This record gives sequence, C-alpha cells and structure tokens, in this order.
Amino acid sequence: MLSKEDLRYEDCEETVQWLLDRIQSPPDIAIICGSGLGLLAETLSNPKTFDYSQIPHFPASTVVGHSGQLVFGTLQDKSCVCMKGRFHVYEGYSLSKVTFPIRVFKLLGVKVLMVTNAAGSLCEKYRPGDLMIIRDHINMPGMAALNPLRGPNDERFGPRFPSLWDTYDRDLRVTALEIARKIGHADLTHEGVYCMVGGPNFESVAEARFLQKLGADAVGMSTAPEVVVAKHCGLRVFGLSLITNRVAQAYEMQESVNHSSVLEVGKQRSQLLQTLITDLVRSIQINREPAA
Ligand SMILES: O=P(O)(O)O[C@H]1O[C@H](CO)[C@@H](O)[C@H]1O
Ligand SMILES: Nc1nc2[nH]cnc2c(=O)[nH]1
Repeated sequence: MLSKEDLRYEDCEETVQWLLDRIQSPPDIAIICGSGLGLLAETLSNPKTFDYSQIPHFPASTVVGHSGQLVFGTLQDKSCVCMKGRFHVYEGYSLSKVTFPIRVFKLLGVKVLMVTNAAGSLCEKYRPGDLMIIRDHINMPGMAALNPLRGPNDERFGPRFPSLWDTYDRDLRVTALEIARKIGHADLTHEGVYCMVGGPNFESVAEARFLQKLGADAVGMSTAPEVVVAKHCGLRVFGLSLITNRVAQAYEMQESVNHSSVLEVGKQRSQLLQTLITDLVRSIQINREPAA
C-alpha cells in the first residue's frame, strides 16, 4: 500500500514537465551537495536556479548549510543539475520524499549521480579535511526495513530486487583517485565504506565502536537512500565524503562535534571539492540516445 507521503511515478512526471518547461537543456549529470558543500553549485556556468519551494512535490530544506535550491547549468561542457541541499530522514520526511529528486533526475535524462556528504571518521588514519571516495555503504536504516524501495515496486523505475554489489562506479572511483594524485592530494584521499545512520544525534562512544567493528570507515546521516534509489533506476553513481570530524571511540578522547564545526570544515575544503568534482565531470563521456 502507498501511504499519503509516498510520491508516485505520475508525481515525478509532473515535476519533470514543470522543470522541462523552464530549462534550456535536460541535465546529464546530477550533483548533490552535502552539508556546507553548496558552493559546488557555484561552479556551474549559465545557472538557472529554482527554490525547492517553487518546484511541485519538492520538500523544503530545513537544515542549516542546505540552502534548498536546484541549480541547472553547464560544467566542463556537460549539462548538469546541482542540489544545493538534500533531504534527511531526521527532518521528518518519508524516504519517498528524501529520494524523490533522484527519480526526477532519472526521468529528466540524467545518467550519472554524484553524491557528496559531510561525515565523521571511524578510521584511525582519516583526519578532518580528508576526502573519502565511497567504495561501498552500510545502510543501517535500510537493513531494518527503513528502505526507500519498501512498498509496491514500480517497474518503470526499476526491478523489485536490485543488486547493490557494484553500486559505486569503479571507473569513476579510479579516475577520482587519479585526479586526487594529479592535484597533489593523494595523501588525504582515501577509499572507504560509508555508513548511514538515522541521526540527528551524533554517535555515542559505544555506537561508534560498533559501527567501526562492522567495517564502516565513515558515518553520516544521508546518502544511502539516494544511492539505493539511483542504483534501482540504473544511474551510474559516484560518492564522496568530506571527513569533517573524528568520531570518539574511547571515553578519554576529547572529540566534540557539532553542526557548525562540520559546516566550517566544508567551507575550508570547498575549493578542493570543486576541483575534484569539476575534473571528474570533465572525464565523463555521455552517450545520449539519438532522439527517435
Ligand atoms: O550528509 P550531509 O547532508 O552532508 O550532512 C551531514 O552533516 C549533518 C551533521 O552535521 C548531517 O545531516 C550529516 O548527514
Ligand atoms: N552521524 C554522523 N554524521 C556526521 N556528519 C558529519 N559528521 C558526522 C558524524 O560524526 N556522525
């Protein structure tokens, strides 16, 4: 059964038509800007910006550092769309709402989804300001049935039982690592496993130890639902975490984290993120099917 909160294929089509009536060319690449990473959207040329509040069926951004705008434009001659701000489950939104933009992107013709986020480090060698290319994820809420694909499956989006074994595109990961090396930041760029928790509280020491034992290198409160829905509908996915803090795994550790410090690290690293994403976008070949 669909709940009142669940958005349908027809809702997506309505949003897509509204956007197509207002933009020059449909995007090939979508970029989601994580907490404090909205400056990425400033890299687009000829921007056309919509507040989420204008767009049919879009929820509102309620988190500081997520300005709530969809920006269409060009980056490295590629037609792109940037979400300046994403939706989180802890804001009270259903997973259908949290992931709605991904399905809109798919129907707009997007081929590649790039997700960025701010995350806490569970890995000894990661430092605040480091980058983690996401190799794989652990979707904690998803494993407990809080999955965006729960409920009736609409085959027009994708199959009932999608496989996630190769979710984070190998070629894009390899290229991103090469770019990090070329721009002299190989030392602070890692590849690892992102774990999504529901939030909004940061982890207790016992929770942090638990997640680290499970194989997580970084933890945050987003991304996994977006990626599950993207994979379900056949998008290529690239994920990048900015490590904004270390997560205390011992009671003696003096690690305090708050949202302002997360945003501050985002600001400090925004140039590096822009360079990496811009160079990665340059490397992508888009094969558009010829119009029928
Ligand atoms: O995942 P993004 O949206 O980057 O934000 C991260 O930063 C916020 C906490 O400071 C949480 O929302 C967490 O998920
Ligand atoms: N859950 C969680 N989310 C974050 N986002 C940025 N840092 C953190 C963190 O330490 N934990």
